[in-house]
Amino acid sequence: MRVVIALGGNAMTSPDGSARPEDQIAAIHTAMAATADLIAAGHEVVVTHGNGPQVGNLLVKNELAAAVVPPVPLDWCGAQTQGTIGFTILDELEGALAERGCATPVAALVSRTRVDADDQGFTHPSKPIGRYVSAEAARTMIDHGQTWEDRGERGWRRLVASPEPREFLEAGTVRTLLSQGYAVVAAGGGGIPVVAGEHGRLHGVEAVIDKDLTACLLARSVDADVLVIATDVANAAVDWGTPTQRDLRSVTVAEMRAHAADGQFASGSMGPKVEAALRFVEAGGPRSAITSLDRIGEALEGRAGTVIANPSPAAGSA
Ligand SMILES: Nc1ncnc2c1ncn2[C@@H]1O[C@H](COP(=O)(O)OP(=O)(O)O)[C@@H](O)[C@H]1O
Ligand SMILES: NC(=O)OP(=O)(O)O
Repeated sequence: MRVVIALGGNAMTSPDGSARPEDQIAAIHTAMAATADLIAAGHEVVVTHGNGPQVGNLLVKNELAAAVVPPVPLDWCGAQTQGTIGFTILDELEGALAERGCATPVAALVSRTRVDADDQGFTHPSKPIGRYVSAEAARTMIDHGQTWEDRGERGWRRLVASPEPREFLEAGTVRTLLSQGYAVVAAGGGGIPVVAGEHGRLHGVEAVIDKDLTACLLARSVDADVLVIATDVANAAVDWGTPTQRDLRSVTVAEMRAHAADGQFASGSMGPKVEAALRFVEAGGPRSAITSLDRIGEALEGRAGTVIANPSPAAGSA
């Protein structure tokens, strides 16, 4: 099977979201063991990943150092996270494949995603990034013009612009690499956001795209058989966090759309995962799954996770 795996921030760093290098390496080590199992089993794999904690930390470093060295824009910070996370994935995935006696080569692509310049996401920040802080600390930053949101028991988190991904621009390169037998890392952090300017020339814009929504575009553009969204819970659930919580297993598009319309999936966390899983199947993709890292293999076969299957997948294309 051709599989696109989207690794969430939870699979990329420690639960406290602080993104220390040693925590990121340890988390990626675990995620790449699961990924290598799939590749060794003969699946064609494209890995994409989040960057919320990392890009938020880079932004803070830029702001704190602005008086000393020139700050770089948010799209540059996003590009830098693709580099550091991409090289760590290369190291860990190559190592895990070697342990399994698997010679599949791995490539990591700097990747761009086209967005619309007039997307309302630019005027209504919605993407949580970086560390969690107290309400008091958030209030100080709000007074300095930043947007922060109460994210519940973990604290407050900064919000930045997050336009809708329109086109994954490295799709042709990913397809070529897959056809040559590569496992590919692409569209990290949702892709570096770019808009078409004068004469169609592309340039970066300051935003962070939701990686689950871009993962859907990526999966469609490479005709994936399955889009797997890996996070820290085994299933999406209804009545999340209440005594009547119920894990969703095999669900239809209509059922999942109804649950989403009912407000069952929190924005900025489970909401975009469900939206991406739905969009992939609605566009003709055979199957999407939301699950935890340790269940990806079972989820591919529809035996674990929240699985949305297409009763009549489009032949040869998603
Ligand atoms: N309906 C729901 N079912 C399951 N998890 C939910 C639901 N609503 C919100 N969540 C939260 O979504 C989290 C996963 O989203 P997020 O933390 O953004 O993941 P990641 O960083 O892996 O992309 C879960 O840990 C859970 O706390
Ligand atoms: N870009 C993005 O969606 O990152 P996270 O998954 O880490 O929030």
